[in-house]
Amino acid sequence: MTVRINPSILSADFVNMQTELDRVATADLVHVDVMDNHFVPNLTFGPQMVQRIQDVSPIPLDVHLMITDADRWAPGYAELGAASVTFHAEAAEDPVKLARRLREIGARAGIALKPGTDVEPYLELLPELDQLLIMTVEPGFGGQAFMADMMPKLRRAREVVEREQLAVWLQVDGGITADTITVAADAGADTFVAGSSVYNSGDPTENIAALRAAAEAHAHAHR
Ligand SMILES: O=C(CO)[C@H](O)[C@H](O)COP(=O)(O)O
Repeated sequence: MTVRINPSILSADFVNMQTELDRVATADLVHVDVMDNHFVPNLTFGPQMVQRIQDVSPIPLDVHLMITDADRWAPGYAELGAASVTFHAEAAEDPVKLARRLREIGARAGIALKPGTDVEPYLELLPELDQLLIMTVEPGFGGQAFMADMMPKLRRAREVVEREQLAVWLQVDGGITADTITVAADAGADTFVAGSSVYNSGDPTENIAALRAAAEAHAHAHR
C-alpha cells in the first residue's frame, strides 16, 4: 500500500509561504486548509492565495475546503490546478454532483467527515470519489489532540474499499504524529495530513521521513 504524507500549511509561516512550501518538497502533496469563518470558526485564505501557492509549490496541492456553499466555490479550486479538492459532506447540496464536476475539471474529488458525522451514509458514494477524509480533530485549528475514537469509521471505510476494490485514498487529518500515525495506519488510512508535527519543531524533511517510516511499517504489517 502506498503511504502519502501531506503536510498542512496551516502550521506554516504564512508570510514566508514560498519558503515554507519548499521545506516540505519531499512530501507527496501539500495540504491547503481553506477556512471561511462560517463552516469553522477560523479564517485562512481563498482562491487568490491558493492560486499563488499552486504557482510556486514544488508538489501538488491537496485542497481541503472548510467552507459553506461548496457547490459554488469548490470548482474554482479544481480549475486553478489543485490535484485534489475535498469538501465537507454537509457543505454541498448534492455531493455526488459536485464530486462529478470536480472530476470533470480534472481534480481528484474528496469528501470530508467531521468527527460527529457518521461514515455509513457516505460509504455508498465511495465509487464517486477519489478520497475520503476522516477528520481526527474538530476542523478549524491545528495543534489539537488526535481522536482515536474515529478509528472505527476508518476501519469501516477500509473494509468497503477493499471489498469493492476501489482506488479511493483514505485520509486522516488532525493530531497526526509519529505515534498516532501508526494507530491510523493500523486502522486503514493511507494518506496522512500533518501540520504541527511537520512544521513546529525540528526539520520538516526529517519529520516527513519519520512519519512516512512509521506509517509504512504499520500499513504493511496490517495487510
Ligand atoms: O484541517 C486541519 C484543521 O482543521 C489541519 O489540517 C489539521 O488540524 C492539521 O494540524 P495538526 O497536524 O497540527 O493537527
